[in-house]
Amino acid sequence: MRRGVRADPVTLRTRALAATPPVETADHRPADLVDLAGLDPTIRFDIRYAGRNNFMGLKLYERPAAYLQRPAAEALGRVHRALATKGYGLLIHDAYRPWFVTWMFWEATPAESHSFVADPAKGSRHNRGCAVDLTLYDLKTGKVVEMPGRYDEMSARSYADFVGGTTAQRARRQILREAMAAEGFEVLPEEWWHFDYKDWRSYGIGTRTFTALASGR
Ligand SMILES: C[C@@H](N)C(=O)N[C@H](C)C(=O)O
Ligand SMILES: [Zn+2]
Repeated sequence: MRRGVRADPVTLRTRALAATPPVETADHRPADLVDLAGLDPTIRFDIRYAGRNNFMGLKLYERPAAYLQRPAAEALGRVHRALATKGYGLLIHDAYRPWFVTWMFWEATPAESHSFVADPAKGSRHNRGCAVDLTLYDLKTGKVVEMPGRYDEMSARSYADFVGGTTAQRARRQILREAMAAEGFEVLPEEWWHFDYKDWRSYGIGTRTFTALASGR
């Protein structure tokens, strides 16, 4: 969904970058973020937050990249290979997300839609490199499949158990959900496209930008 924030984007970003992530006391594994582009050449990407075609209407990432912690990335590769036997491939919209972007989402989203964005006071599982937003494409046609709702649509159509839509749309949503669950990814009840990897508690909230990740910082 393309919308656009009401706040001034430059001010919003400046405030987000100046904000402080929550302090965490638990011990975490060191981050080991893997670029998903290297996983399998047939995984496709449409990284919406690296352009303006997203619910904020803003370019939030410096480059169209997707990273996950290594065990989650390897599990996602297995999901993709399993789906190929059913005629589908994965198309990824988002994975690791720096914390300041979660702060911007929360600030710009009206309170009545806050169930569709993570509270920065807790951090998103995307910030931990353990959540992925994705859908399916048809291996024969190359086309992205229709699901019961659109990516980042803030409505009941996004609910993982929404009973509307067509039988074929619900069946494809179920194929995605089952393939992901088989490798340790749990669907978010509010969003059919969002999956949390089982070990997300083992990783801390990340603040690294995509520029820093590219240069190994
Ligand atoms: C904003 C949406 N794509 C998303 O990822 N929502 C969840 C709740 C999150 O922000 O972690
Ligand atoms: Zn998500």
